[in-house]
Amino acid sequence: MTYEKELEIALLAVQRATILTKAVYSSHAKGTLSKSDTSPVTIGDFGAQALIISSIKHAFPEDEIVGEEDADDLRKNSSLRDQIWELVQAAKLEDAEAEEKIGGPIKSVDAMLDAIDSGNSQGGRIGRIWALDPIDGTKGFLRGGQYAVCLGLLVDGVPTVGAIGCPNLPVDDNAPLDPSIGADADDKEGKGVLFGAVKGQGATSRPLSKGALQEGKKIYMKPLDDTKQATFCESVESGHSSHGDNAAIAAKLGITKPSVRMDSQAKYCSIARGAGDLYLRLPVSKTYEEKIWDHAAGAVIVQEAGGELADSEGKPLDFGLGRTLKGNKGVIAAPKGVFPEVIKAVKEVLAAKL
Ligand SMILES: Nc1ncnc2c1ncn2[C@@H]1O[C@H](COP(=O)(O)O)[C@@H](OP(=O)(O)O)[C@H]1O
Ligand SMILES: [Mg+2]
Ligand SMILES: [Mg+2]
Ligand SMILES: [Mg+2]
Repeated sequence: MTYEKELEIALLAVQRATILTKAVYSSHAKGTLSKSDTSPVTIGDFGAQALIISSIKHAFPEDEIVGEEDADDLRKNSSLRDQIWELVQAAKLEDAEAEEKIGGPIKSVDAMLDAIDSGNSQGGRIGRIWALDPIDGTKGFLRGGQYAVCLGLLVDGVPTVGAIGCPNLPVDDNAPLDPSIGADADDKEGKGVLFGAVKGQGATSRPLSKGALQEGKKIYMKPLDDTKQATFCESVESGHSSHGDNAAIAAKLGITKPSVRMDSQAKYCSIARGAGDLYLRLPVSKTYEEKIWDHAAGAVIVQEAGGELADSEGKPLDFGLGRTLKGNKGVIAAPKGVFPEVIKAVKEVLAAKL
């Protein structure tokens, strides 16, 4: 099958990175820095980016990578760098063959910094470009909520392969999506899911393990003929997605259930396996450009599970314009059957604000 190796490497790379993020999650010292846009980044984000880029570079040395983080701060801060180096060395897959497929351990501190900085592609319309979010939902990660390790492959600007690790989601695809899920810090037994998809080949989930990949199970969005019954997912952070606009859209669709707020692309994964139905991300700011790494992997997984995505004007998402979705505003995702109705409600709510 096409992209079989890409999917396997992406899943293994994400799986190894979650060994590191889980170690950081359960420790008290998360080594948080504030970036130039005042958003947080932790030793978990840097370490996961190093491990995943080193995996991609081993298997596909010619490919470009758009990664969220860079190593500038670490080149200046040796204590943070040493902490990350220790974590990176400790994060190994328990299955030797699997670990070998993603290149084994990173060789040196310099190689680690170089790997982090290799996520500097400017993106674009042509060729193979990976979009990497080493920890999506960093604020959730720090708060003890949901977070996700996300890796997508764009081929000529089209999301084609997606892998997402969600250490704090329940393994059971049928577990009910109650509102408390966004605040559940317990990443113990029964938690941890690895989602994967290849364009045209469907989407799967499997338990996140520390060794060889477990067998994947096909996942599907819930067939929804009546939007009144829908559960919708939105960001915890009201600065990332307008809770007011999302609520107005839900009301227009006749939805009475409260929204499920959770951080990260765990929202995409949850609707893709039918635990929730709709994803609403109405823009808060007129100038913010959504980042491709926040959506690329989730987009393939949702599409392959039977969903459709667009922005708040109903335009398809364009991943070929660089590091951001600069041609789009906000993101909406829903099962194909109700998608036109959802987009109509979104447009009506936005038009009423003008
Ligand atoms: N003003 C804004 N509007 C929309 N998204 C924003 C934003 N500011 C930051 N973000 C993005 O929102 C992501 C988290 O999404 P969510 O709210 O769905 O959990 C962040 O990813 P990181 O946590 O990887 O930095 C960040 O890239
Ligand atoms: Mg993100
Ligand atoms: Mg991130
Ligand atoms: Mg970030």
